[in-house]
Amino acid sequence: MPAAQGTFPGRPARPAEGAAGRLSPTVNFALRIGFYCVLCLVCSALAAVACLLVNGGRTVKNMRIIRAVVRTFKYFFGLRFEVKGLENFKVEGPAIIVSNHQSVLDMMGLMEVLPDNCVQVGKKELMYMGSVGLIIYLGGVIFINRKSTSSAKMVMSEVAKTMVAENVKVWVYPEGTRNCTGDLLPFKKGAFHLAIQAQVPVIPVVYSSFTSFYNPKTKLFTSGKIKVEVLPPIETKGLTPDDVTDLTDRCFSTMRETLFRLSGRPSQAKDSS
Ligand SMILES: CCCCCC/C=C\CCCCCCCCCC(=O)SCCNC(=O)CCNC(=O)[C@H](O)C(C)(C)COP(=O)(O)OP(=O)(O)OC[C@H]1O[C@@H](n2cnc3c(N)ncnc32)[C@H](O)[C@@H]1OP(=O)(O)O
Ligand SMILES: CCCCCCCC/C=C\CCCCCCCC(=O)OC[C@@H](O)COP(=O)(O)O
Repeated sequence: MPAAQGTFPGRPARPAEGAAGRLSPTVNFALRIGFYCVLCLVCSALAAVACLLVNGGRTVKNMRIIRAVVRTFKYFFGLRFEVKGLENFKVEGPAIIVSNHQSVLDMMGLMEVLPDNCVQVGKKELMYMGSVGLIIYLGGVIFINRKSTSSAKMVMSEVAKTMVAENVKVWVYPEGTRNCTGDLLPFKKGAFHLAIQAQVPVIPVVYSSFTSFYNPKTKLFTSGKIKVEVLPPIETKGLTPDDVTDLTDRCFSTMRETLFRLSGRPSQAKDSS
């Protein structure tokens, strides 16, 4: 059952609550994020055992188990997803999926739509998050060192070869970091180099802004609805490295327009605010 707005599920009143029995926003935020972390750590440990028993080691097949577990998380936080365009994932063979990245909560949105045979690109620091690192490793996530452009590029070039050979889709957050401002950061070009090197389509996925229900700066975290749209694939057959910038810009403006539309913000695609 979804958590009531502004309260923590099933917890008795404590002194930090005001006369009205409501938690202060800071305490409420900390409890809900803390609960999310504990949920992730505990479920990762259990799912890791299941992954090892069922699939025996690091493989993209484990993503099915991870997806099934993470899809239950939304009920604890009163989050609802409204998904459109899932048919756009049904392309023959591999593809690069690019999406906006707002928060650690994105993992719920990711798993809500994740197609089969799809791994994500993540920063290598994620490996050190205890059982969460282990489950991410077992799921086949590709780790890059963001402090070293040359090694990140080398890993991505390797991925361009293996994703075609193994028929795997790759999910990249082209902003390269979390950004919860309701807008997009400029895109890094790795995902688009990868798509052109492998000659596979780019499928943009856009999540509406979380700012109405989640804002770490103002300690806001209530229940809410997230609109998700999978956009039509953008073909890259015949494109060369010279086309990377154009492809990046095209994806960026399509996704920014979609983000504003889904978030009910007046279209200001040319405005950088
Ligand atoms: C069961 C319960 C479990 C519960 C918990 C778990 C829940 C779910 C588990 C599974 C989910 C796991 C998901 C993990 C998600 C993780 C999210 C992240 O970590 S996001 C952060 C990491 N990702 C990225 O950074 C990706 C985007 N970044 C890029 O693509 C970058 O371009 C780069 C990393 C490849 C390089 O970045 P940087 O060093 O900053 O350099 P740039 O300025 O971007 O590029 C420099 C020039 O190089 C050119 N370039 C880039 N890539 C290539 C390439 N492959 N080939 C050739 N050239 C390349 C680029 O164009 C630049 O040149 P310029 O002349 O300026 O154009
Ligand atoms: C023994 C060590 C224990 C460590 C405990 C850590 C507890 C964390 C537990 C659960 C958190 C769940 C997170 C799920 C995966 C989150 C992926 C994510 O969103 O990473 C952020 C990354 O994309 C961008 O990083 P930055 O915005 O650049 O930073």
